Amino acid sequence: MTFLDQLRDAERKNGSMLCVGLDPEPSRFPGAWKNDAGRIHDFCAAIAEATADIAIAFKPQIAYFAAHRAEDQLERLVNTLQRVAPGVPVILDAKRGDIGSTAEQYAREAFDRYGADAVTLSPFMGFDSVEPYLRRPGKGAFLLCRTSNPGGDDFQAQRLHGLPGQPMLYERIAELAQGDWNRNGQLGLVVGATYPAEIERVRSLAPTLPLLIPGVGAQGGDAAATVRAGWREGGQVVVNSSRAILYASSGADFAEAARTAALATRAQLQAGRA
Ligand SMILES: O=C(O)c1cc(=O)[nH]c(=O)n1[C@@H]1O[C@H](COP(=O)(O)O)[C@@H](O)[C@H]1O
Repeated sequence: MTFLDQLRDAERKNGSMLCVGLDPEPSRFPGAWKNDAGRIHDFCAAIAEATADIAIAFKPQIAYFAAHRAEDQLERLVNTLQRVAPGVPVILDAKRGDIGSTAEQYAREAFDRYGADAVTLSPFMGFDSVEPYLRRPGKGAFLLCRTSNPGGDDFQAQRLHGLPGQPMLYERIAELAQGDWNRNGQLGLVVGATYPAEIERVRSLAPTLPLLIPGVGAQGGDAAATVRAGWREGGQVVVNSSRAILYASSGADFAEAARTAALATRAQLQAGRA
């Protein structure tokens, strides 16, 4: 089963476009787990158990593990996710991008070591830096396109004067990902929920690609507006929220509170389809 099949099935089964972002920060853990980096796996596992039937995907952010020398916990976590949420794909947020030979190693890391179903990539270094990931049948790769941060303007909103129509950089990335670069139908795009007009533009240039959309919750993006801008029949959206779900409560009820927050976000997202 390919990553895209998994996404479609998870959307149908869980009635959801919500991706639960796993950005574990020990200083925000509840009770006796606070500041205990040895509990990163357990914290994320509790969140996953509480949201397994509400999520279209889980997105662990690798820096939150590597910063605490907790890569072994990330390996265990992906196994746990597969057990507690079978069929819900795992997107490893690694934002990799390097020359082909190094990209092969990053692909091994994401898909063989961690067992992820998809990965986030920076397309800055061009097609040969993306291609090694596409040699993995069925795996997905989301290219950064129009990111959620204000500094995204610095490059992504600049016009490419040498190309017909002088597209902005993010428009060109969307065109390539929908077209020439998408050799085996494995690509998707990352677009920030903080820029609904750009989501709409990306959707018009890339009508069938899955869009990974972070920026609802802690970054203030509007969930329903995001879905209205990006979701189409045959064009999925995977809307990520991390901190607003993970840290909905800092008490013993953190998993329950995460579930409540995830349910509310899922409902707001579904409202955008009405
Ligand atoms: O690729 C990403 O996931 C990503 C792209 C982007 O443009 N903006 C963005 O916030 N992200 C990630 O999405 C998550 C957002 O977290 P919250 O703001 O807590 O919901 C973080 O893990 C970010 O690294």
